[in-house]
Amino acid sequence: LRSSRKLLLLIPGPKCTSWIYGNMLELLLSKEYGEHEFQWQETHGQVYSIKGCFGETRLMVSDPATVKYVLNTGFFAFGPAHEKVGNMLFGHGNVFVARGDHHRRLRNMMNPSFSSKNVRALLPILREIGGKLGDCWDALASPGYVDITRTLNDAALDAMGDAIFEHSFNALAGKSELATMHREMVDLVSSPTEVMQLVDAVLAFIPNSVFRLACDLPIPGLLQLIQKYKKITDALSFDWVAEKRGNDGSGATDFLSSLGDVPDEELGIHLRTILIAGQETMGGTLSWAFYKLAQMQEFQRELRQEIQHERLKGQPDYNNMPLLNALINEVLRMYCGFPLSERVATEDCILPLSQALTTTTGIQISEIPIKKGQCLYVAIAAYHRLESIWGPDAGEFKPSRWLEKDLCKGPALGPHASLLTFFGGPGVCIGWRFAILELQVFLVELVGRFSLSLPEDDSVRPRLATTLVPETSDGGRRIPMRIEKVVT
Ligand code: HEM
Repeated sequence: LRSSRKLLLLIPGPKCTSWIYGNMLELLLSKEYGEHEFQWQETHGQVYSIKGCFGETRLMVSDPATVKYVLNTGFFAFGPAHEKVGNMLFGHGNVFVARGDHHRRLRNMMNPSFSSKNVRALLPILREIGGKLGDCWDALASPGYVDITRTLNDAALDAMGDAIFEHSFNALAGKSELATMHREMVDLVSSPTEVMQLVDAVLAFIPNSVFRLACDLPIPGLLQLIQKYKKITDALSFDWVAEKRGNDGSGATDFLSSLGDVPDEELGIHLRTILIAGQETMGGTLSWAFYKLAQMQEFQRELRQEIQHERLKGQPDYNNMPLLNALINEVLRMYCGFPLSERVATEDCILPLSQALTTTTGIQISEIPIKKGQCLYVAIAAYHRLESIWGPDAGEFKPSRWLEKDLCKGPALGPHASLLTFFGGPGVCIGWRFAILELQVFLVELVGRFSLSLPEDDSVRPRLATTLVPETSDGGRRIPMRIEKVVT
């Protein structure tokens, strides 16, 4: 067991049926996210091995001690393929891909804009967007079934525009070229296919210089769309700077002034990173919250009563609404925007385990030495289904668990409710407070105004397309729902 590579081969895991794809198709392309993965975790435990493309051994990790180590030691980063795609999409120097001192410097600049005080100050803006979203639903409300996901993605974009960039995208009003491009681009980048898995595996071996040159070629399709998107967002960031310089924009919540040291030509990179990181995850999480409410009619009625009761007192005090927050926490637990996160070791290290693991040769080990370059997945969604942490009903969607006095939950790995949804450590989601406030505001606004129900033949399932997206049985990215105005 002296060689860590040999030891990895002895760590139990699911059977591999294809040398080319390893277990990647079952992990990433299953019709319903987790179909295989959650079963693997039940069979093999909190740390097990799977095969990547071309026979590579990877680790799946949901052991809290191991996860904590991966999040906090600084020995892990995105792998070369993710790094290339991140740089292609956002631009070089983005906070997602940055590491070490560069990452720390960027976060130190950006974090204050997302502090609890500054996010609270954005409440009136979020309420206004929530109101506009409600007006859109007014127009959609009908006895038939309509897709709600598009309006929620647009509202997420408008919320970020108005609150963070002080710029109206007007996506809800259907007037945003950016929203349309965003949709096209995200659809293209995140359409999961077998070929994409191979491209991902091969990408790691393409030198950065060659990849950079290729990205500038006028290749129709995705590359051209990304180039156009970059042009639009760069132009937007220049307008933004010019506008701010005209008024002395130095307010504490002003995201631009927090980037004071960043050269103007790099601002587009941060604008794109925040927009892309914040919109898809947010639109998806909102969609799942409304979907689950439409499924749980009784809970929906109770939540509406809580909202009406709170409104009698004036503006709702969102943190004092147990059903609202129980729903949000349960959605964040069961439908986390990024259900797994890939990391690669940047140096040789030893992974701690909270529970000893038995190798295929019957030897007990309490830690796993790994080599620089070893790939692993932080299995976020699977962690949220561990019975040892969340109790015997861990696999059930059950908001009421958050109302129990003795709620089962594990160590505080992430920033909110012991969940890993927003990741943790130095790379923790920058927008987590903003995300929770937006969920609270939009849910209160819309559940107060509309009742929601699903068709009898509802076939929506969670599917991985970079983020967790809803998909119907015909492959459509939508949630058909009946929206009816509530008579008060
Ligand atoms: C419910 C909604 C959201 C979820 C589930 C979510 C989840 C996450 C996760 C899991 C990560 C870490 C990804 C990784 O390193 O593998 C992350 C990072 C990030 N998120 Fe979020 N996010 C949400 C909303 C937002 C919003 C609203 C914003 C911006 C306003 C945002 C901005 C970012 C940024 C900039 C990072 C990169 C942080 C870094 O690497 O230092 N997110 N998010």
